[in-house]
Amino acid sequence: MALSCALRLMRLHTCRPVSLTRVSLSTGPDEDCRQLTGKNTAAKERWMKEKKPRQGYSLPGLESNWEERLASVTTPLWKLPYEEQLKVKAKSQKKVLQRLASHLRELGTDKREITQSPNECCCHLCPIVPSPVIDGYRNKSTFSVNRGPDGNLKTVGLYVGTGRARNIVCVRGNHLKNVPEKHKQVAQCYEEFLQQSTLDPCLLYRQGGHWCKLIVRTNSNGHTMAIIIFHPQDLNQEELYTQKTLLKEFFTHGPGAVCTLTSLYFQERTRSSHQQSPYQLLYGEPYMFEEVLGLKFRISPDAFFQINTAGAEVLYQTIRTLIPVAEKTMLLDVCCGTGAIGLSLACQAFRVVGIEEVEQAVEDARWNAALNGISNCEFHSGKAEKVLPQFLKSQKDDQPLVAVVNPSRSGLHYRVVRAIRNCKAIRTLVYVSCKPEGETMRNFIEFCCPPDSRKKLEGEPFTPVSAVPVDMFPHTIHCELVILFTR
Ligand SMILES: C[S@@+](CC[C@H](N)C(=O)[O-])C[C@H]1O[C@@H](n2cnc3c(N)ncnc32)[C@H](O)[C@@H]1O
Repeated sequence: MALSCALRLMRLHTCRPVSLTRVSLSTGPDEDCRQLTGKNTAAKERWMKEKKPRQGYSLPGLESNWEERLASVTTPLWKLPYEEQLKVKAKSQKKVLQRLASHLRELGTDKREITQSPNECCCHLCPIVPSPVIDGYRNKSTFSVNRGPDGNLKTVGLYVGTGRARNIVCVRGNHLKNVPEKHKQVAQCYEEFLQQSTLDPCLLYRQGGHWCKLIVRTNSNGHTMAIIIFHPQDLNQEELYTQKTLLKEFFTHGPGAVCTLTSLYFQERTRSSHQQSPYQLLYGEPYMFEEVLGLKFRISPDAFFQINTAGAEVLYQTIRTLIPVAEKTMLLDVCCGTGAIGLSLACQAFRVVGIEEVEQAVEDARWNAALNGISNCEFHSGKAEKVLPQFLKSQKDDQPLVAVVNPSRSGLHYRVVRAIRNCKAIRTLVYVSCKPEGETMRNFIEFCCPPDSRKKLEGEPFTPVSAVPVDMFPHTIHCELVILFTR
């Protein structure tokens, strides 16, 4: 049915021009949207089976509709002028602070008159700080390989739909405003490589196939690192070697050479973490280098770095302005990545202690301290929930401490919250979050609630003092929120 429909449309298209609107009304990109965004999973699956176009047939208007859908999933604000985007984000950050105020009122910890009204925020909300770069700001993009809108199983792009609903379509990201041209070029070349490859893509690990994700990282000098994630399945070492050689050949002397990659990595992903599946350098420089606030940073392929480099400068400056300067202050940088926050604040602290679970990132952080001639920073590797309580136990109570925490979206482990809360020397806490809901909101509440011996939250509660939203992700709904708490 889908095929005959496609052929009918193709015939129409070749006889006389067909407007995209007409096509979308008759075959249904709009209808597709309605069906796929509905709650009926069975209907969605049926739709996927019936309407999935066969490989080689491309419906006029279909591609652009999928692109539109991808843009609305990944960059839902892309049609708004940037000023309007900022208003949307400022409003949503205000809601976060209103919600926190409401929780604090319920807990009876907020005694100030100002937060007695339901629309008041828990603290002063500063104007949102815009990103210095609005388009193509990402320094890292992750592309998947899966069935495209035209049925091509080796499409390199981003997902529309979900694995759970089994309605994934992989759409090329060439139109996405936040992705730089270089990343798009590498994705396009990788797709060309896959078309030539005799091996299948890996759509689901258990179903076999090999070619999986592509990660592209770039720096401000235009250096480009590509990381190919590959499932070996049951290939032997010789066969693996052949694939790595083909890949290297393609990107050094073949059509992929146009990407002028600075480095090419390959990961045989049998398990999820880097420790178990190391990144293998196929050629080029092992690290990326970046400069932020006049400091140089070495970045390993699997180390975190803020995805908007110019935005990171603004973020770190914001944190710097919130932190009281005192010569004797020791600064804790919890979830420090390559050490960027701690190193950028080292000049205003007596000592900086960073904690990070990714070993390579910790090595980078140590290296970065030396690279920048900074000698008052130390970095500890391990999970913060394990390392921080032990470290704080070893400290004297009269040493003033400032903690900056910048965890992943899932927030801080409760042991980290408890350790900070129960350490009397920590009077200032800066929480940096790109997802200040869910677990992060729970963290805020646990920092500010009255002492609770049942939860072992015994120290004096913190109070939010001021908050600054920093837009690091134009066109998306996300935003970093920096909150200063004191007690
Ligand atoms: C949002 S990034 C922030 C990195 C750094 N502050 C920066 O600005 O570049 C979060 C970091 O927390 C690390 N992380 C996640 N869970 C952790 C844990 N339980 N213990 C220590 N580090 C963790 C991640 O590896 C990542 O480097």
